[in-house]
Amino acid sequence: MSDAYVLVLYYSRHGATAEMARLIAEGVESTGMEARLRTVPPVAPETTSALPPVPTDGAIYCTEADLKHCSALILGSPTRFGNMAAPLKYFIDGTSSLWLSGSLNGKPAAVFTSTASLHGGQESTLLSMQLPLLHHGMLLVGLPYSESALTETRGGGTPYGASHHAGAQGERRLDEHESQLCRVLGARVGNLSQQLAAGAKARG
Ligand SMILES: Cc1cc2nc3c(=O)[nH]c(=O)nc-3n(C[C@H](O)[C@H](O)[C@H](O)COP(=O)(O)O)c2cc1C
Repeated sequence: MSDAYVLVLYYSRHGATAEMARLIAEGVESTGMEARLRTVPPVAPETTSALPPVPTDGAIYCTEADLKHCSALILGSPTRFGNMAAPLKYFIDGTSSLWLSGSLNGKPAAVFTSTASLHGGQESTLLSMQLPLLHHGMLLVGLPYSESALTETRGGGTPYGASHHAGAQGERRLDEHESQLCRVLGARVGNLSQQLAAGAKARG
């Protein structure tokens, strides 16, 4: 039995990005890989009270070990002013030791986001999340136009990663195309992770 897993790491305030993470995890697991869902705590300008070490619901907080030992990483954030949310950036800014050790170098990675407005910065947020992953030496995985959902979508979905148009009040649920592209992204990362592992094993 393999202990290999794909880490699906996200921040979500109102649940849309969390829902994408669950669909992406389904896609990963459709390939036979384990998907581990993890989140990061919010950040505050001033700490007034300690957070519980485990969130009251949803995914548990990501540890450095979760990140260090993953076979691949899929990173998700709501769009905040066309960029990733501060809690995720704060977590990533704490990964210098993994950068120094090269722990993520050569591992597949992909990104996803949710926005309130249709043209409110999905692509820029996805690209902003890819930058630190490239610094870590990760191998970026996107979505190909052979997926018909990419051209048929009336909501989210980009070649840079999965995305969702949630609406001004978060009223818009993930539609069929957006959901399909989440699952495909997870499956592409799951398959590539296994192919890389098989290649490494064959080379001894
Ligand atoms: C501070 C802040 C900035 C935001 N900036 C944008 C933005 O630039 N473009 C956009 O479309 N939505 C923006 N939003 C809306 C969120 O991206 C959107 O509601 C998202 O679906 C929330 O995801 P969640 O349900 O996972 O928290 C912003 C929200 C907040 C709180």
